[in-house]
Amino acid sequence: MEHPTDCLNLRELELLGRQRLADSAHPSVVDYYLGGAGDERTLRGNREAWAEWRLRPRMLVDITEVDTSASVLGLTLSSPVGIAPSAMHGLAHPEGECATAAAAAEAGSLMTLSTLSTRTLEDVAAAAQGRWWFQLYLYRDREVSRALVQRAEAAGARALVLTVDAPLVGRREALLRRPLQLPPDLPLPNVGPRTPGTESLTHMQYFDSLLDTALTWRDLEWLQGITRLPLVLKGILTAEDAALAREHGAHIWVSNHGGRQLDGAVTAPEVLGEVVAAAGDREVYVDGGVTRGGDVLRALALGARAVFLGRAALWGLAAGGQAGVAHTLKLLHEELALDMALCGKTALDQLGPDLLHRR
Ligand SMILES: Cc1cc2nc3c(=O)[nH]c(=O)nc-3n(C[C@H](O)[C@H](O)[C@H](O)COP(=O)(O)O)c2cc1C
Ligand SMILES: CCCCC(=O)C(=O)O
Repeated sequence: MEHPTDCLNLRELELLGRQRLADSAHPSVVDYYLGGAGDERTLRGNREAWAEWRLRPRMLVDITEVDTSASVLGLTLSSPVGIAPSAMHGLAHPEGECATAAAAAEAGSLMTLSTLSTRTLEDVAAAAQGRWWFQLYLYRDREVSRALVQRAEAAGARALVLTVDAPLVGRREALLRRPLQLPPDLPLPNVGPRTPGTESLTHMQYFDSLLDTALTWRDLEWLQGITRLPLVLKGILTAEDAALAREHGAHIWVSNHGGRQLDGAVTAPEVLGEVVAAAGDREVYVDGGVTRGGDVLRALALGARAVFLGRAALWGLAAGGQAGVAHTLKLLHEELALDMALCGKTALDQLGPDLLHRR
């Protein structure tokens, strides 16, 4: 395979992306993208968990017109699939986050821009044409975070996604053995230059040192006080925390961070039901291990409003820049529409627990 559009599925795009990355980047970059924490039990669990649910298709339904369109915080998406925040897209492709955002915009999707971006948020905003959210890692230095949030709002972000599962970076053993090497000229405009005394830290240790380990529910008020953007909490895995998110007026993103944080954490399909039940009128999104349209179908049947792609988008980006990400989104869209039709479903509001059989 030479070109991303030759790939028939996301697995083939991953192989092409990995090959391109192995040719162009330091081997630690592939480790960084692929890896999980500890024994990688949760990482493996994410890949297997969706398949635990089998589908109960209904027959003799007119499926001539299948509508996959979804709405998240009032924005219409062509498919209920967005792009999860991931750090440093410039490692995968020279255009970095701008290529990802342009693909999302063109597909009628949605890009979540990581704090650890390699392009400025104004550049990404221009490429995203309004189809973007900003992911925040809250820094110890609140004034730096305040400035980022206010710039994101001014540049047209539609929501603020606060990542709550990474007060410390998980134990990613591949990177302990072979630390992540970044090209010396890789821009990290939201990180700024290294502060004196941190020269001996690896990049991951340095990012870790910037994050606020004292972040609690009480700080949400501060955040809500500096922006009018809706708040989404990314990394919720229990009904208890979903109820707290709801009390604090936040929306809920179910995630175990792609198995990169707490090894042994539950997987999203295992907990979506309890989270959705506790979420009330709050929107619920999900990520982790989504590689097929059927996974999207299952997530929506379990009550999520949309799914987000972490590594899958990165592999698409590495495989072919904007065209690679576009192909990733197109494949999932086509698979979802076909699976819906074969299940006798013509719109997303018809997807519910009656579609699922637990193995
Ligand atoms: C290389 C990489 C970098 C990531 N960087 C971030 C980040 O900067 N902020 C964040 O909230 N999540 C980050 N994540 C987690 C993703 O947003 C997402 O939760 C996870 O990748 C979903 O699992 P999946 O890769 O199986 O789709 C990162 C994930 C990967 C693989
Ligand atoms: C400080 C965390 C680094 C970015 C990240 O979220 C990841 O690599 O998963």
